[in-house]
Amino acid sequence: MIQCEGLVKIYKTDDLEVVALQGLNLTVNEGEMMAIIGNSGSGKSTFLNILGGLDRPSAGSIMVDKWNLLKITDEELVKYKRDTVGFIWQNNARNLLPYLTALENVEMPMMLSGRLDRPYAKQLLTWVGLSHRMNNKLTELSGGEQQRVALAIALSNKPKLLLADEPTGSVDSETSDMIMDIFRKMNREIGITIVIVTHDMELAGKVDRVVAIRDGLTSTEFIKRNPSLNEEGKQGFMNEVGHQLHEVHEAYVVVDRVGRLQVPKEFLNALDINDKASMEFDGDKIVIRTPNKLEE
Ligand SMILES: Nc1ncnc2c1ncn2[C@@H]1O[C@H](COP(=O)(O)OP(=O)(O)OP(=O)(O)O)[C@@H](O)[C@H]1O
Repeated sequence: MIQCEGLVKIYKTDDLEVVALQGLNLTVNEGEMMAIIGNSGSGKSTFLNILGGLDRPSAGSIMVDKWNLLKITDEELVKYKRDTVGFIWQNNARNLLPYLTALENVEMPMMLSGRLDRPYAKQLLTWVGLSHRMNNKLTELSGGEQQRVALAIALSNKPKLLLADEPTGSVDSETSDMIMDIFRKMNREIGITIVIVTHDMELAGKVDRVVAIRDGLTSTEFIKRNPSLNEEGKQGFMNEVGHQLHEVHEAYVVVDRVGRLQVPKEFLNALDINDKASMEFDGDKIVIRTPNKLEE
């Protein structure tokens, strides 16, 4: 569903350039549900905005479904956003119209794209557990209920790819669990591919694959050892971004096609490695150490 290679995004302001993505590689298969984690400023939202067609990449290659997002025209981008992706943000207020009912809110984007389907709008609200609140105005719904309306809206155009930026950031843990359950159900039942960006390690621990972005590059992947063992794993080791991830995940360092990988800064600092290191292959492992002193 997503093939991204060497993706670069540079933001240019008057006299400053910020390289938000510096050659990011990532493949997401159709029907996968995965999470992206990373420190603030690592490039997560930039990547999600590019995937959602809200921002354009600067270089590299990125295919989503049949679309090449580097070469896509403005007209095609409108079609891509309407047909292929659904988006859900932490702050859903900008998606919702407060004086319309939940049902009217879900029907609005359907009407705007000329494809009103009331039975489907009702089905979506039922899926997100709001069948009894369909005819309530948004102002009468709780924050968590509004977030579930936002989720129904994100699914209203039957997207192949659902993008979620901190979807549980402003809701309580019960609603957060409910949203994750809905994601999983949608993923299983309609096969929708889901990419979640989050700071929440507990939430990240509930998906089969977690990819960590560091300084605009994918650095580490966490793969659930036994995918049939869904969540409820015990809290475990500290991962390299300094948070807890469930111990049911195995951590792998990402190696790109030409053999590059990121060594965590703490490791480099501990060995006082700056711009060079010595590397040896001893038959079954690769050892990286402080540079050997050159003979005088
Ligand atoms: N519109 C913009 N103009 C200039 N720089 C930007 C812009 N948007 C993001 N950046 C910069 O790009 C880098 C990556 O930002 P991004 O928002 O993608 O990070 P993030 O991982 O999503 O962070 P957070 O978790 O805090 O949301 C940061 O250095 C940020 O300051």
